[in-house]
Amino acid sequence: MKNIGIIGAGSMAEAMLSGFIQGEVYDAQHIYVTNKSNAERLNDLQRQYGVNISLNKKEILEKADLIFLAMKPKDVKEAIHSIKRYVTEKHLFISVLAGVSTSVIEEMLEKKVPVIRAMPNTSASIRLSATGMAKGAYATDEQLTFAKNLFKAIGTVEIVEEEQLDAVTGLAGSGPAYIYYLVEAMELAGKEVGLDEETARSFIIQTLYGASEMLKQTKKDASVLRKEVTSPGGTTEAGIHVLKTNGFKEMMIECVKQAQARSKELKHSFNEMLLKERA
Ligand SMILES: NC(=O)C1=CN([C@@H]2O[C@H](COP(=O)(O)OP(=O)(O)OC[C@H]3O[C@@H](n4cnc5c(N)ncnc54)[C@H](OP(=O)(O)O)[C@@H]3O)[C@@H](O)[C@H]2O)C=CC1
Ligand SMILES: O=C(O)[C@@H]1CCC=N1
Repeated sequence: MKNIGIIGAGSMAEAMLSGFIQGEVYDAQHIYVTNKSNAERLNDLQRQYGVNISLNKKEILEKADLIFLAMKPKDVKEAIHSIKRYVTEKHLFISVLAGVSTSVIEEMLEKKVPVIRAMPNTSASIRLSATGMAKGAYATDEQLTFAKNLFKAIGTVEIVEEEQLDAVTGLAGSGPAYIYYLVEAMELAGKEVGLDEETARSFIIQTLYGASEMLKQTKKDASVLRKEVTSPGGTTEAGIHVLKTNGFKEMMIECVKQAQARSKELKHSFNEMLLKERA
């Protein structure tokens, strides 16, 4: 694929284009970005990354053969309506939209277009995304392999059944935000136990990084690694007791389940919308 067209220029679009450029997967000159109407945002992206920008959807579809859909689910219908007349057999679509099925995108495009769904996260911007991926009815295995290799340049990729993408969204697509929320709490805790903000932040980041690498490098279960920290009757036991007696695990499980449920809700709302339109 010679040129990428990214439709939607928000947080996820920027994370991906940043990772593609950093990973030397695509030069900025081969990336074309558009959005709905925010010319200032496009100018900022061009200034920062050197990508091509345009509010002319026809131009984007003419220049690019690989098209990323990166708008919010609520805007997908209008976005696809604005491009479908320019879609040809040269185009491969990769959608990062939560909850919008490949079949919905194919129906909105009114063509048997190859569509692949990817569920990355914003760690793509430093090439550390965890991406789930599934192909639509008209995408080939070769196109899926191409898309997988593309996202492997900005992190890890797991090919899943499309039905599993709601779970992937709940766990990993939204996952960074759960960690950032934990860090917000630990930063407040650091302050309450008498550390200045910068010192607390430094300790928290290194502790998170170290724990992440311990999980990755030792391949030990989290429960085993936790027990290795927890001296009987010691400080860790005292802290973990608070988490256990206040339902921390149950809260995290419910957090992921609710995010998955919202993804399913989005999916069903689009399916119902299309059913009504067909009627
Ligand atoms: N943020 C994340 O961590 C992740 C997000 N995603 C998915 O990525 C998608 C984008 O999310 P995010 O980047 O956070 O959202 P943002 O709100 O940051 O960006 C949305 C972008 O879509 C553009 N847009 C809206 N309508 C249209 C249209 N009709 N034509 C072209 N562009 C349009 C907006 O343009 P304008 O500013 O002009 O309105 C804006 O640039 C969502 O579907 C989300 O589910 C997936 C994984 C992770
Ligand atoms: O919050 C959202 O809907 C998007 C999808 C996954 C992460 N952000």
